[in-house]
Amino acid sequence: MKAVLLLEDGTVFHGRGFGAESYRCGEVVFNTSMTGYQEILTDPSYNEQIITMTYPLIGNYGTNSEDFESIRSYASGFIVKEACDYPSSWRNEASLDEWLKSQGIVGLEGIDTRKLVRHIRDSGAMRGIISHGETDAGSLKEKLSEYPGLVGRNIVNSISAKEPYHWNEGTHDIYKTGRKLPEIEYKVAAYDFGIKRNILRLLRSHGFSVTVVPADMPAEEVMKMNPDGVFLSNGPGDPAAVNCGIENVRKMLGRVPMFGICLGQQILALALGAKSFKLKFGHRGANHPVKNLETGKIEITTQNHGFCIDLDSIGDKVEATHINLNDNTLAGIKCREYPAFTVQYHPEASPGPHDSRYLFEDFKKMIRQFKQ
Ligand SMILES: NC(=O)CC[C@H](N)C(=O)O
Repeated sequence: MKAVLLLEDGTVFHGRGFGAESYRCGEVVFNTSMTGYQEILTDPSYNEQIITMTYPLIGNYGTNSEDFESIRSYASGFIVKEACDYPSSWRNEASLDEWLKSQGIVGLEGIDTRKLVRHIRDSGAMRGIISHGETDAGSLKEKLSEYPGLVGRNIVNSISAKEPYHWNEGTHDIYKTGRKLPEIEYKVAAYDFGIKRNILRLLRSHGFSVTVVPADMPAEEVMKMNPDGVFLSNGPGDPAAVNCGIENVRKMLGRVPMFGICLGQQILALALGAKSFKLKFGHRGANHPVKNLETGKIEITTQNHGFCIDLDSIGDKVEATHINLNDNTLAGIKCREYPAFTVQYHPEASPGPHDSRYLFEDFKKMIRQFKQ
């Protein structure tokens, strides 16, 4: 059946529909990963975003019930050049098309994805509507005009855990070797702003006992749990709109070691008085180079963000520890006065390289030092 993508500037892409027969509005973004589509689709940071994959063939190893980064997909749509109908993998349980249907996500294939990506790169990120079934431009335009976009809106609280819960799984053991989890060394409370499961798996696999807490849990309640460290998660939307998260982090500065990823970095920096801004078209993929300014080493990283912290707005409260080599934006910071550090990229990968996993060890070292 026909499907269409209509952008807010009036550009239209006609193609074939797959996945759910429906329509949804969102911000149109692109991801340069060659694989890992199921993890990307279930990363809650893509809430209200229509994801375009730059790699031309997607779906070739199917989907399964293990590679979920959260309970379900929060994406608004999925666009590929060609969706593979005959997946081949011993782990495959459902084709991409079947899986998208089960998740209620609209797919669009057979469009010139290079043209779309170049358009977004030139003109900047924009709102769009993806529709599988109805393709009448007039009615889609009207629906899109009602969509407010991401800026200034908190879209974290609606997808965060409602109650605290305990997490006790380590990283994937896909060959079922019965690998043992390490002994618990420290207890962390992990704020769920839209947390990816591989962060939880890696925390547990590094010897942390993990309690996930709702995005709006007051700082005092978290401190009462007496954690050895607090983790600030990734998450969707405009960081400047996550007011209670920013407020809570401000209250915990200096009282407990903190480590944050992506939205977690933005929230920490905002709590310190910095300013965030929207990138022209964001960074999304599993092949983005970052320089560690402390060691001089280059890490190939997974990224997924549309906002960034303005380095000049932080003053001397923090030190820049990492820099993005594609556009020299801020990729990591460390507080000078408090035990807290964050990165703008994704050391948990899933999908992506493992170059930056040392940051989970660094979190442990920071806690150890704080206790001495
Ligand atoms: N992955 C994330 O945590 C994304 C953070 C934020 N929503 C951004 O787009 O910049």
